[in-house]
Amino acid sequence: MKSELVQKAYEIAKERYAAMGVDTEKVLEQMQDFHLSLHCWQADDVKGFEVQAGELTGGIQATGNYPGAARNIDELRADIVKAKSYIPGTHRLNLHEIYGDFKGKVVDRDEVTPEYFESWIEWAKENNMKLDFNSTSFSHPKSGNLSLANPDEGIRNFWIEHTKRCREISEAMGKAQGDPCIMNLWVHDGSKDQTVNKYLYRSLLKDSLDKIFATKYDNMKDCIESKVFGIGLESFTVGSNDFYTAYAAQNNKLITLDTGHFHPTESVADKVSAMLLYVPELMLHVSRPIRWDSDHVTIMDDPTLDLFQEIVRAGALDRVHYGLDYFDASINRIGAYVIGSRAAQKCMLRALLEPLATLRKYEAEGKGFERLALLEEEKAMPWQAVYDEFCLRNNVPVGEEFIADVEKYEAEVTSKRA
Ligand SMILES: C[C@H](O)[C@H](O)[C@@H](O)C(=O)CO
Ligand SMILES: [Mn+2]
Repeated sequence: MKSELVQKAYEIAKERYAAMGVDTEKVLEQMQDFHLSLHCWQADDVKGFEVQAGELTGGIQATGNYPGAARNIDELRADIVKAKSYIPGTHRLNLHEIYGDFKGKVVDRDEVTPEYFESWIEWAKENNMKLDFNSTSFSHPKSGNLSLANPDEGIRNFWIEHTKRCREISEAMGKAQGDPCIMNLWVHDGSKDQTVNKYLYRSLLKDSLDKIFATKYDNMKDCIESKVFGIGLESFTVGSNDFYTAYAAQNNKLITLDTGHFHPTESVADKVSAMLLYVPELMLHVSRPIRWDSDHVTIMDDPTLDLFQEIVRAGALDRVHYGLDYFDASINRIGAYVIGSRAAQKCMLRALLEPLATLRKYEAEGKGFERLALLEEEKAMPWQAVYDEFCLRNNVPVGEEFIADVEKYEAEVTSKRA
């Protein structure tokens, strides 16, 4: 797109927003400081690089068989570099433990050490990315239906050991990058059918978490992620929202809000202002649930916009970490990263462009009509011109230009993968 056209449209948008009391230059600065954590697992349908890798379990599914998934660490790294070249700003990479650089060695989950992530730390530095991390309790012979909440002490201890080691790896990453590594803990533990022993499973999970978190670290932050249900685990989830919210509040841990992990009519956005009064920070897993936790590619939809607006309205921009979490195997995977990341950025941009001072003035004066009218009008304001300018200033394609580029990479690279 012609840069003069983009700039012209931006100048007009800037004036329109200024008339509403919104400074678009300040917003563009804030956008530059808004870092997404790209989830490595979109590139290969959550397979990872374990030599002994099994099939995907744990109640999650990557559906579709679009060709071109990354088959090894080099391909995955190349795909991330490609995807990020279409996303304005600087971003982080969120790794799962199964994506270690195992160099052909069988390394079981209770044997993993920071050594297997050294090349990732180097690579991230070279590519101006910071790393976040996740323990991996699924896709393993000991996963079953219960890991950290398993009544079998041997299995429970295996997963406790794994998760402790993942915290050690996160600490090494955080130290090397001079910025805390955010480590997420999600376990699928649950039951397909009715259980009569919920209290036991939850007390075992609590006890496992206490053991895992006993070591204090300075360069990593722990977050815990709840879920409503998994496939094959429909009746009961040990790590429910109530369980983890209470645990995080009592133990000063971060909560991960995955937008696919709640009842379909439940507002995730509404949780932000409630939780931030009791927990230090939040991690997001921005996703798009269709009927269930289907992990469709994030788009600029109302739930995502509401979520980012609630963060901005709470003045909590720097108390939230912005991870993405979807894995669509039915479309071009690099395209999926770009669509989801740019959609999340557009939601954040629109949230930052809100004429909050005027809206709050109306609210304080009891002017309900005026508040609603302005909320409606802001939807049609020229935020797109501001996003285009953001792309232009960051030297990434403006508008739909990236589609042809992604197609080219597919033709030249990903389509050649068997
Ligand atoms: C692969 C991720 O860790 C996983 O998606 C988890 O975060 C989740 O959301 C499970 O439903
Ligand atoms: Mn998630």
